[in-house]
Amino acid sequence: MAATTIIRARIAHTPRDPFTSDGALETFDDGAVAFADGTILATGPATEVLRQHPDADVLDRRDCVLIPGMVDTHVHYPQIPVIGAMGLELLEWLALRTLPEEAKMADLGHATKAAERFVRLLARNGTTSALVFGSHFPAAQHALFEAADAAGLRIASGLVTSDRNLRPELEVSPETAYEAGKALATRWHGHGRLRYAVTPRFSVSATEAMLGVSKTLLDETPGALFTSHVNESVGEIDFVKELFPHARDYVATYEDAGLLTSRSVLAHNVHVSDDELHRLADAHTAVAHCPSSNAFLSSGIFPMARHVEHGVRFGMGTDVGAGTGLSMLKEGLVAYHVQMVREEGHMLGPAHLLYLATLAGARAIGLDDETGDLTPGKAADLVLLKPPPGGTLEAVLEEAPDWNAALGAIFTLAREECVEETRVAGEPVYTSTK
Ligand SMILES: O=c1[nH]c(=O)c2nc[nH]c2[nH]1
Ligand SMILES: [Zn+2]
Repeated sequence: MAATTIIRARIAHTPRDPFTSDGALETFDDGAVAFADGTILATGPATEVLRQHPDADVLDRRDCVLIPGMVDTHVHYPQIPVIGAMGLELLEWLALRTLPEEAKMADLGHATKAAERFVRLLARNGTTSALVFGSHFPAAQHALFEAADAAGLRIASGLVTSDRNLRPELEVSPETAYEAGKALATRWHGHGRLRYAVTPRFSVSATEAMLGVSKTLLDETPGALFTSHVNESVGEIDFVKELFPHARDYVATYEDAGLLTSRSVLAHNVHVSDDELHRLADAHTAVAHCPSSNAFLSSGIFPMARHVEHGVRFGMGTDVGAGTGLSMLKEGLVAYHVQMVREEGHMLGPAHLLYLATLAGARAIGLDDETGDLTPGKAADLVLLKPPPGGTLEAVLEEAPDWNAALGAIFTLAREECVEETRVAGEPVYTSTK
């Protein structure tokens, strides 16, 4: 029998949805998670878990807060170098800063380094699962899958495809996109913890023919995801109207191609009509809410309450490089900020932020049977958070009267330097050397 490991720590997770149920947050001041063969056997008060598993190896991490591995539902692998490119709105930001950077991925040496760095940084930020917007270049996309496979993270990703309105070196014909995507999906979909995500960049850069081959590849790849962007900025939406004069709205450009499915994840959805929300809910399509990106590019404020009212599923995405970093903790804080300043914003608390950073994301990308909370039977995907000694977070946590205060402080102050260890299926994928 496989050896059982117990990690003893302060534990918080959200096995239920705080948007729809009370008591979603479950916490243990002196808690423990027991796991073997990568699967959680028990989560609860330390005394109980220790009694149930007397022969386990015990790691005493009572100096840490343990939460589930975090889930980033929208992040661009080639865009780490453009984080912080200020003063631009979406279409100019793409043209002036981001697409030239993405063109560099034609160089396989550059791409391999970027891929390795990207997955290392995800783990260092406590992200164990992600839906990753890939590269336009097949070899660079292959490099990402190789790096993710070696790192052990749960990654869904795919070749980004476009056949108009970008730059010539990032455009291919629908036939070429299909062939290259098919080869990558055949090689990587279902390999280890990897899945394929069919990824036309957005309707601005995809003809109906490109969306058509995307649908073919999605149908031919059972369990694959579909991802793209939607309703992000006013300028982008106007452009889509010109490009698809017969479409009812932006959502319809994907809908008409058969791409609104329960395996579809559309990023942003800031400027969305009620009619579009109804159709997204009916199709069980998920949205990746990317608050720091929406603020950074002046795109607008996500209508969270309307998504909740319409029953549209959403998780959070850092959307690096328009987003301001890979920390899902920081993304949670920005989600909170923007809802606070929106007139009809959704009031959020620490339980909502923890849910959005973990189980909501797992649900959005179809991984909630495996990860997102610490229920026995799920994988032991865990993050240990420890405030740097002598810092502000340590001071606040020392005085925190309850879990709401502690978690609120963690989302407000904790960043990658607080991640002590990240584990996927019980195995460390990042350990701090501090
Ligand atoms: O935030 C965004 N980042 C991108 O890279 C992108 N491409 C299309 N639309 C986009 N939006
Ligand atoms: Zn994006």
